Amino acid sequence: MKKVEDYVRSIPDFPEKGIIFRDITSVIQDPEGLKLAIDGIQNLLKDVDFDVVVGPESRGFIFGVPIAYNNHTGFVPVRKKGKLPCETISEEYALEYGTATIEIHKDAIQPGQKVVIVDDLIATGGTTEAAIHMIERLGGEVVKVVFLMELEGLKGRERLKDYDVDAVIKYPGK
Ligand SMILES: O=P(O)(O)OC[C@H]1O[C@H](OP(=O)(O)OP(=O)(O)O)[C@H](O)[C@@H]1O
Ligand SMILES: Nc1ncnc2[nH]cnc12
Repeated sequence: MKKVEDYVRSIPDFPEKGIIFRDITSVIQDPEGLKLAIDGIQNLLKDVDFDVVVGPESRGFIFGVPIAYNNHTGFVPVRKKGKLPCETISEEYALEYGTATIEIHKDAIQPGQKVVIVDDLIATGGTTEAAIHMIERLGGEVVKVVFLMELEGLKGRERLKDYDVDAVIKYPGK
C-alpha cells in the first residue's frame, strides 16, 4: 500500500539551483494521496484541544481548511501583503534573499483562543514564526503547529523551539 510520501514529487533545482522542491500538487490531485495527507495531519492533532485553525497563503489554505472542517472550527487565512480587505496587522520576515510581509485580519483571532497552525511544509520556519507573532499580538495561544512535510536540515524546528511542532513526513536534508 502506498504511503503519503510516495505521492510527493521532488523536483531538483526548482525554483533555483540547489533547492529540491517538494511538490504537493501530485499529492492532492490523487484521491488517495489527498486522503492520506489530510488524515496524516489530522492524526497529529488527535489529542489537541483547539478553537481555530490558521493557515498561511497559499498551500496552508489547501490543508488548513479540511482540518478546520473536520474539527468543526473556523479557518483564518494569513495572506501575503495587500490581499486582505479589512483592518490587518502585519509581520515582515526574512526570505533566502530579501524579505516578505504577511498579514492577518485584526478581528480574526479573539484573545485566549487556542490556535493550531497548519501548513504544507516547514523550511526555515520564517513564515510560521511570523504567523505566530501575529497570532500572539492578537492574544491567541498557539497550541500546536503541524505540517505535511519538514525539511529537517533547515532547522526550522529550532527556531520554533518554544512551540509544539510536528510533521507527517520528515526529510533529513533540505
Ligand atoms: O519555513 P519557511 O522557510 O518560511 O518556508 C515554508 C513556506 O514557504 C512556502 O510558501 P511560499 O511562501 O512559497 O508560498 P506559496 O504557498 O504561496 O507557494 C511553504 O508553503 C511554506 O508556507
Ligand atoms: N524545498 C521546498 N519545497 C517546497 N516548498 C518549499 N518552500 C520552501 N522550501 C521548499
